[in-house]
This record gives sequence, structure tokens and C-alpha cells, in this order.
Amino acid sequence: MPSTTSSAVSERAAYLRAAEQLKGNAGQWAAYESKAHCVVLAGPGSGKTKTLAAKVARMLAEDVHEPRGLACITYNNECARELEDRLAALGVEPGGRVFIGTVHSFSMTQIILPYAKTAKLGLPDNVGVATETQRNRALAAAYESTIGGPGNPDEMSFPLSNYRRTHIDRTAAAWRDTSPRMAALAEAYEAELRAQGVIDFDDMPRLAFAALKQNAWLGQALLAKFPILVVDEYQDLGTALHRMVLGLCFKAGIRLFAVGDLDQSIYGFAGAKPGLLHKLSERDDVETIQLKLNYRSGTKIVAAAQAALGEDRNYKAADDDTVSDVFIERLAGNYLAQARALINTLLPKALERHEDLSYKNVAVLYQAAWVGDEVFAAAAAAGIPTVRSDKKSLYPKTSRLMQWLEQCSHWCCDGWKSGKPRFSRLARDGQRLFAQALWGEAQVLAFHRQLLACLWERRDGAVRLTDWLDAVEAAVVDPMAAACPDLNDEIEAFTAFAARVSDGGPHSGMSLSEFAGVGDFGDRLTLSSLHSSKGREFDIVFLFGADDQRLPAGAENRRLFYVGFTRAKREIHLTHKIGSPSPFVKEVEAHLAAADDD
Ligand SMILES: Nc1ncnc2c1ncn2[C@@H]1O[C@H](COP(=O)(O)OP(=O)(O)OP(=O)(O)O)[C@@H](O)[C@H]1O
Repeated sequence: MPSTTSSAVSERAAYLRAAEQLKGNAGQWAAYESKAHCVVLAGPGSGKTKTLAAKVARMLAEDVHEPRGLACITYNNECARELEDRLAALGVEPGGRVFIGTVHSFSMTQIILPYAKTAKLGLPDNVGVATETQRNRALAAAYESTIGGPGNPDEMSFPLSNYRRTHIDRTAAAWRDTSPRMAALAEAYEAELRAQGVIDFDDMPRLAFAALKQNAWLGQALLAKFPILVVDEYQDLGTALHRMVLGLCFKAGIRLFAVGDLDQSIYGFAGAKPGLLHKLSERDDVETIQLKLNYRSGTKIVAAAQAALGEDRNYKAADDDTVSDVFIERLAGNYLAQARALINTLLPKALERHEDLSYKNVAVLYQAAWVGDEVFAAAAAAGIPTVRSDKKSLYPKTSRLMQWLEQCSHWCCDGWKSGKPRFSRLARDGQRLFAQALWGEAQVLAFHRQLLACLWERRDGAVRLTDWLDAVEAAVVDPMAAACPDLNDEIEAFTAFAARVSDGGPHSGMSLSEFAGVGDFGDRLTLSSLHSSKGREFDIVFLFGADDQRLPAGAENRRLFYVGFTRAKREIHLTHKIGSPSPFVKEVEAHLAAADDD
């Protein structure tokens, strides 16, 4: 059909145009031209994600032919959304041929749900994802039956999760030998979950790995569907994915394209090991490419970031002329007093220096959500709108359901006019989200109609959020929920959020435009934990509370500090209580003093 041909041509043109930008950078170009297993190891702002997006579009157009496709695994649902947006700009839409999502969702949707029975995983029929309530109940029962006595089962939650993530292979002696007590607790906990017909997040990659290990044909089945596997943020994806990659790519024959940065590995506590990426890059059958230019930050920030890292990686700013600055701010008093100084003095001064910037270009990053509470209080007192990305955010930012609802809210607040987002995208994303409930053409059509009718009626940012949520819940979420057990925990999070914004809840009175962050709410200061700032960029960054209490010496703390530091394009401010800077702040200060002397 002529329309298909012309759209194929424009898609081709889009990625070829993107490729033009990579030509000036030899490393990016080499990655774009790679023909076999390829690993890109590169620092912050070096264009890893940009290169990956262009390469994905090219491989789909040139290397893989329909109906085969490509799977792209990223760190979390926010990263997946970012990648989807970048790919959409290159004419690539996720769907049947293209998987984009987390390790968990890859494990669940591509391995566990379709193959649980044939791979003999011993799971209940219609297995669902455990909600927090189910997890807590299972842990309490398992604790009682294995450890018993006085004590708090909640305290075992983290070590249990860590043990299960570290010991992926249950057939290895280490599973039981390392800690017989933890192995017994884990097995009892999992049995309790199974009795409720559910698995939890730690189960997903482990079960997928077990399925692949026990069934060689499964690797071949995945190869038939996805001859290429793309991995973003490899350093943070943990042992289970690494073991899956070894099997799928180096045994079953799937081609690998992975990007990552050892220095930005900040999920050691969750089982990630930067060494795995290093090992991968040292293989003879893998082409390893390094990128040295930083397109995000100015020269002064790039140089100081390497001092923050304690290593000279020979990174340079792509544009030598970009003016940037590094400030060390000594503040008095407790965190609330320090936050007031930041909000009332440092922030206005910084914005005065850059007339083209406003709150939306600025982020305040901190190590713990309770520190963020103090910044939030100071900003609220000053009447500055904020958006939070940490454990205290209004709803889990990584929830796919909540992200989709956010998109729907954008459509209702003028998006329907501007095409940002387009309804077709909402419909397609909703279809993927509720895939388990939508298995026939008639159902898909009915879902699209129902969604359009519900949103069309409510195209008004002034609508009360609670009324909008009630309507969307009744028209769309509720009818789908029962048939989508893999959304159990997301629906629990949605219900909790709806209660918070309902009449009498702590956030009652919110409007739809406030939820969507548009109109009067479009210019908000970002408050984020250092962990959640990963992959993002802001013109001005305040790294708040960089003191020896919150960021003491240690390799993982250093990398966390480095990740926060490298989010900044034009100004980075390191704030700490007078007299107690973090050791990393002292190193940056020494670097700045030495640079001044030169
Ligand atoms: N070749 C290039 N030409 C122009 N701009 C580029 C180029 N490569 C990257 N950029 C820009 O640099 C910025 C950082 O790119 P990107 O987000 O892909 O980096 P990254 O390596 O994934 O960063 P991080 O690891 O810190 O998340 C983006 O604004 C991107 O558009």
C-alpha cells in the first residue's frame, strides 16, 4: 500500500538523519556501524542512549526482518518510557516486533507467562504479581515457620531480597551452603506466595533464568522472535540478567548490543555488580567501544566530576566553550534551615544568573527522602511548585499504570489539540498494559472506544482529579483489572493514590492539570533522590546535604555522588553543613583550588 511505503521511507529518513549527528563522533559512529556483539562503555552525557536509539532504529530497518524483532531491556519503566519517546521520534513504535521494558517485565511477559507450563516452572495457573499486602503476609508466615520466636519479620525483608537476588542458581551448592537459614526462609516465603497464586519481583528474573537453564529450546524460541537483544544501563541490571545474557547471546546465538558505565553503578545493594559489565567487555567475541566526549556538561563540570570520581577518565566536554560552574555552599543549622537558605537565597541567585532558565530547569538532589521532606517544606513555604521523585512521591513514578494515566491526563489537558500525546499512542500503550485482558480484536476495539469516550468527556484541566480518576477507574481500570493479575501491585498503588487525592485525603482538591503538570503547574522545581536522578539532566543542580553523615567515604557512595554531580549542564552546587563536608566535596574543593592556581 502506498501509505506503508511512504511511512517506511520517512522512518528510514528519520534514523538516517539521527545517524548524521553521530558521524562527527568516531566512537558513536563505530557503535552505529557494529555488526556483531557490541558493548559501549562510556561516561555520563556521552550519548549512550542517543547512540542506542539510533542503532535500534537502524537494526530494525536493516538487520531484522518482519515478523522477527528486537528486545530492548532498560533499568526501569521511566528509562523505558524515555527510550520509547526517543524511538518514537525515529519512527519506531513498540509493539509486536519490539519489546521495550525492564528485566522484570521481559522475564514475565516473554518467558514466564508464555512458557511457564512448557518450561515446567511449577507455577500456579494464571499466576499473578504479589501485592505489598500479599508479600508482607507471606513473609510473616514464613518467618513464623522457619525462624520463629520474638523478632520483626519486616527486618528480614531486605536481607531476604538480597539473598534471593544474589543466589540466582538454585541448583548450585552455594544456595543452601551460604546461609541455610536464609535459604529456608526464602523457600518458605516463596511457597506462601505460590499458595496465593502469585510470584514477586525477585522471582521474575530468577524464574526466567531457571527456565532458560533447564530448557535449551527456550533460548532458540527467543532467538526466533528476537535475534537481537539490546541492553541499556547494563551495570545496574544484576546477576540474573547477566546470566541470561550469557546463555541467550553466547550460547543460543542472539546478537547483543549493550551500553553502560561502570562508574554509574549505584544499585550494589540490590544485587548489581559493575564487574559483570567489565567481564562482558573483555570477551574476545565482543567489540568494546569507549566514548570520551560529554555533550551534557560544560568544561569545568566535566573536569570536576572526574575529581569527584577520584579517577581521570580523560573525559572532555564536547563543546569547549560551554560555560559552567561549580559552587561549594556551606550552610548553617539543621537540614530545614539549610533548605530554607537554598530555596530563599541560592536558588533565586542562580536563576538571576540565567535569565533563560526557570524552576523546571533546576533539580535539588539528596540522599534520602526524609531530607527531601525538608526541601519540600522550604519550597512550599516559599510558594514554589515542586515535583518529587523519591520514596515520598505522590505515586510510584516507575508504575506503568500511573505513567499511562499521566499520559491520559496530558491528553485531556490540551494534548488532544496539540497531539502531545496522540490518542493512538494512549490506545496502543493501554493495549500493551492490559494485554492479558485484551486477546481479541473485538475487545481491543471496545477498549479503544471506551477509553476515547471516557477521556473525550473530560477534556478540561480544571476537573477535580478525584472525579477524573473515579471515571477512568470505572470505565477502564476496573473492567481490565480482574483479567490482568500481572498488574495486581500496580492497581494497589493506583488505589492508594486515588485515596490520597479523594475528599478527606491528604491531597484532596488537586486538579487534573496539577497532576499532569501543565498550565500553572508546568514550571516546577524537581526534588529527587540521587538514585532517581539517574539518566536525567538539568541546567542547574543542587546536590543538597553533601555532608559526612549522608555521604561518607565508600565506593558506592562515591558513585552515587558522581551520578548526582553529572546530571548538571551549567551549574552544580554542593551544599553541606558548615564544618562537615563529605570527603568527596573536599576532593572537588581541592581540585578547584588546584585548577585556580594553574
Ligand atoms: N553526537 C551528538 N551530537 C549532539 N548532541 C549529542 C550527541 N550525542 C549526545 N548528545 C546529547 O548529549 C546529551 C546526553 O546524551 P544521552 O542522554 O544519550 O547520554 P548518556 O550517555 O545516556 O548519559 P547518562 O549516562 O548520563 O545518562 C543529550 O542531550 C544528547 O542529545
